[in-house]
Amino acid sequence: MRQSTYETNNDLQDRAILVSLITPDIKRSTIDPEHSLLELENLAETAGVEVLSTMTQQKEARDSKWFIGKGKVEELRAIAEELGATTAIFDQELSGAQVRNLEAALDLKIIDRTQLILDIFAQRAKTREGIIQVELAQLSYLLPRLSGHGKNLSRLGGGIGTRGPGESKLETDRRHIRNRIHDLKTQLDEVVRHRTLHRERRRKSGVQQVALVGYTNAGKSTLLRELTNADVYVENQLFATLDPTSRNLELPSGKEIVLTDTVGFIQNLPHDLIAAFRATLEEVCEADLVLHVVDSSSPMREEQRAVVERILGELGAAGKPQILLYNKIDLCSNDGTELAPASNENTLVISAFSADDLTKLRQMIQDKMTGDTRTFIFPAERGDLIALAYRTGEVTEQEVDGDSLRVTVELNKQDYEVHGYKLEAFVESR
Ligand SMILES: Nc1nc2c(ncn2[C@@H]2O[C@H](COP(=O)(O)OP(=O)(O)OP(=O)(O)O)[C@@H](O)[C@H]2O)c(=O)[nH]1
Ligand SMILES: [Mg+2]
Repeated sequence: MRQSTYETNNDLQDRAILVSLITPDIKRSTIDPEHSLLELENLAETAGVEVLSTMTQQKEARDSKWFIGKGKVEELRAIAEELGATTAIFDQELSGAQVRNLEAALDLKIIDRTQLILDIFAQRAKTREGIIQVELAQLSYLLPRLSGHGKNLSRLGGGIGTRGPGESKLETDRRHIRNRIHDLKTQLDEVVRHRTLHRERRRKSGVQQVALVGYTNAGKSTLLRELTNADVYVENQLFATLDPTSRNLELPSGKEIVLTDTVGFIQNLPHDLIAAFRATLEEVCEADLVLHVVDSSSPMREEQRAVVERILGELGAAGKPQILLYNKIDLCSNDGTELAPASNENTLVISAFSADDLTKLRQMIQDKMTGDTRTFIFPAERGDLIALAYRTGEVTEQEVDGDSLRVTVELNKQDYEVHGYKLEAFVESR
């Protein structure tokens, strides 16, 4: 109910100043702090916040009490008063004590990047699974920050940071929250069990799985829609998709595979969120092939690619066969500076809106999924080699041809390397 009030009543819209602290260790992390702040602005707007101004401070280290320097707190207060801000949003994660100190000193609502992302997820979650996962992440974030937390939690009104677990729930003690977390985990286990069963059934049916992954807003859902005519939500905003959506995709050979769209990644994705969304993200680990979608037109393109690679690694999906898709190439200028690397055997430069590019993509998926095939012709007496041929991959055809036997195998590359040389003489010449 609050959500709709929030959307229609301007009084409740957060008017925010964005704050970023740049310390040497923050500078060394994957994403350039300036890009990160632009992204924070984008996140804030996605959450429905009006951004009034941004502010950065270069400093040797974080201040344990205020996060930013005391002088900067004063400056922030003056700007907030002048502009009529209601909220300050920090690009880095704050401790519970820092939030309380800043709130008391500034009389502003204090939100950090993690809370903002959690809030967007809470706005987006629609399915039971999504809702459970988001609440779990929010409570896990909250629990260690709870002691003495007064104002922030009991605050009436709407806007970011107040959505999700209702206030009555938040005002109860830690034990209550721990019980709730336990409850949610049990519910989630049930969802995970269903999902696993469903996936096993799909796998038993022999249908191969392909997963679309990538930074948020890279164009994953657009590709799912364009490739399969799926009716999915596509929006020029961050985290448009939360729940995995799967559709059948027909390859040029006529073979059908299942293509799955997944939640987008972002730098500093809150740890609690990754933990909570593990069930959803496991779709990626189960896939036979991963399509990593990159927004070629983003100034953060390579940083975003690195963030996604790292998260894939954390999920245990780094070694999967992968196609790197430099999408939105139509938005890149031709002066060369913005151009993505050229296509090669694992990389395709595309626009999701180009029919030709989609044809190339379907072909590349097919090539990656099927691998090479070989047809062997064995004389009847070479039963030993026929058995060996069966060990080089999956036999797709077998027929008797006079005195000989023709065997067609979809090769498993490693196995072929082991046995291939003995069989080479029997490969059908074309
Ligand atoms: N010009 C252009 N725009 C694109 C292309 N692909 C996607 N877009 C646009 O990019 C925006 C984001 O697309 P989505 O498909 O929602 O992106 P996503 O990766 O699913 O994003 P999340 O679900 O938020 O993680 C939309 O406005 C799309 O229309 C492309 O090849 N060219
Ligand atoms: Mg999407």
